Amino acid sequence: MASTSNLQLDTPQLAVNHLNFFYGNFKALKDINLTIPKNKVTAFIGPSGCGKSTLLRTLNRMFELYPEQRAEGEIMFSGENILTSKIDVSILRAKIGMVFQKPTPFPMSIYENIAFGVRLFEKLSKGEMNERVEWALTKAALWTEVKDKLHQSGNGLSGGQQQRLCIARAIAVKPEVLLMDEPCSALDPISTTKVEELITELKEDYTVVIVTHNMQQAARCSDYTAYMYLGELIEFGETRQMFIKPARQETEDYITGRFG
Ligand SMILES: Nc1ncnc2c1ncn2[C@@H]1O[C@H](COP(=O)(O)OP(=O)(O)OP(=O)(O)O)[C@@H](O)[C@H]1O
Repeated sequence: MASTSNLQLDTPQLAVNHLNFFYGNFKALKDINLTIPKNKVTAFIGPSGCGKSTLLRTLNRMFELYPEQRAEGEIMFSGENILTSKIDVSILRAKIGMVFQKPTPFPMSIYENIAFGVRLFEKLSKGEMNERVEWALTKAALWTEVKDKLHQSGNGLSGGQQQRLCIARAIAVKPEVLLMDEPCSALDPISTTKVEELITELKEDYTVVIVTHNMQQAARCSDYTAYMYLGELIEFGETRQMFIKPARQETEDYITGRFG
């Protein structure tokens, strides 16, 4: 395993212990052990089908919508194993928010896209809600572009703006962790740069976990990288270290494009 010296110093946010995941009889994750540090960006990389999205979706029990899918093991968050705790999943998903590959604004106004989720968890006055909407859109680097059209449909925004709206929506409920599944794959290079800059800024307040196919993106945005292959975690460590001198030959082959 690559040097984990800083990892040992960082505060853990999520600790994954002996995690196995099944789609019916198919075992998609095999004994995953990993500690995700707080206020850092952790990237999951690896060839298609290695289990990156499965691992990401397990971190907020997204799989629970599907009866044939199940997880075994432990994911410790705030002192509880979220796989077995009685915590309401909607509360869990407010604490561990998610941004999907394709921008998915709700079919409502820009303002309501943000306010809708906040109302489920908090009772704010009109003034407080206006402040929260502005705060979330500012954090997501979208405020100046939309402040004069808050009551227009979110679907009228460009793809890159829609993705930043989805990020604003996720952070408006003040989560602790933000999970992002290939958040730039549907975006052009300019929007990608904006979202990448945003990811780097967001880690001041949140723990960010990102799935990406783009090696440069993992190198640019993340502090830690997990390399997965066929449902196993092959290597996990500091991104800089992993990209300069990975501990495992398989990681090097993937990063340098000799494989995958
Ligand atoms: N709903 C499902 N039912 C059955 N098998 C699934 C399902 N979703 C994923 N799998 C399988 O689980 C494994 C891991 O898939 P997953 O989507 O997590 O990989 P990934 O690394 O995110 O891939 P990609 O980079 O292509 O998105 C794959 O073998 C995939 O075929």
